[in-house]
Amino acid sequence: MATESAVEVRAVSRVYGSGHTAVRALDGVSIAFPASSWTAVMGPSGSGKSTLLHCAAGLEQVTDGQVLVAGQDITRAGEQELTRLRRTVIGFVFQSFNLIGSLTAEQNVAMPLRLAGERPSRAQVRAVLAEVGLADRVRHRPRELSGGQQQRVAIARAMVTRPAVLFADEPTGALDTRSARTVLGLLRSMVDGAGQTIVMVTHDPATAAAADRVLFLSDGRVVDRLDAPTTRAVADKLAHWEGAS
Ligand SMILES: Nc1ncnc2c1ncn2[C@@H]1O[C@H](COP(=O)(O)OP(=O)(O)OP(=O)(O)O)[C@@H](O)[C@H]1O
Repeated sequence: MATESAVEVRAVSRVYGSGHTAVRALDGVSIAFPASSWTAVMGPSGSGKSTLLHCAAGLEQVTDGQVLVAGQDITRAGEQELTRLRRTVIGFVFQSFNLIGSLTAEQNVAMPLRLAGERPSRAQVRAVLAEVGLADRVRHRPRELSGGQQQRVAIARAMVTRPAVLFADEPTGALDTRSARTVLGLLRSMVDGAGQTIVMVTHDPATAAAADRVLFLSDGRVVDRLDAPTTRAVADKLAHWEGAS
């Protein structure tokens, strides 16, 4: 039986600006992200990684091509439908956390459900914070938490809606090795345990090696891929493509 793709990017191009200052950040990219898989996206600075993530997540419009999320063409979806998808099917974790400073950890985690019009119970929210190892920090505000703890709150916030697809931009970028390992373990359990799909941008070969496969971008195109990656193999490929760019 064919595995259904959680996200499919079809011949997507994204051009910024126009005329002689135009930048083709993505140049006809086609890739499918299978359900229950974890993909790392790598490549030199400016190769289009963030643009790909943003286009696949419906945060940015494509210039050409289609993006299907859970079978639905989001390039044709209206703003209302996109908002609904972002609150239900899609989750985000960014390096800068984007937590609301005046809210406690549990209030931050409850936010996506509240925005979707739900009234989550305290027990429901606390259970997710317990999953990320923060049962004893539910009432803390972001400034009272370490960087790693804040990142785990951000992950709990992304987990609370049980999104089919999680988009993560450098999710471990600001973390020490130990916190990074914890966060990668949480992401792995989302894929293996809950069947979620992760698309993650990273510059770090060890982080990419935690994924099921790695895509390499160069000049807005997918130029290579690595299945069952190891840190060493990722570092070698990266050196090759960074040298080539
Ligand atoms: N809003 C924008 N306006 C104009 N050009 C942009 C814009 N966003 C990105 N670009 C350009 O598009 C190209 C791809 O950018 P993108 O941020 O996707 O690269 P990246 O691979 O994520 O880079 P990095 O590793 O440095 O974060 C770059 O040349 C960048 O300058």
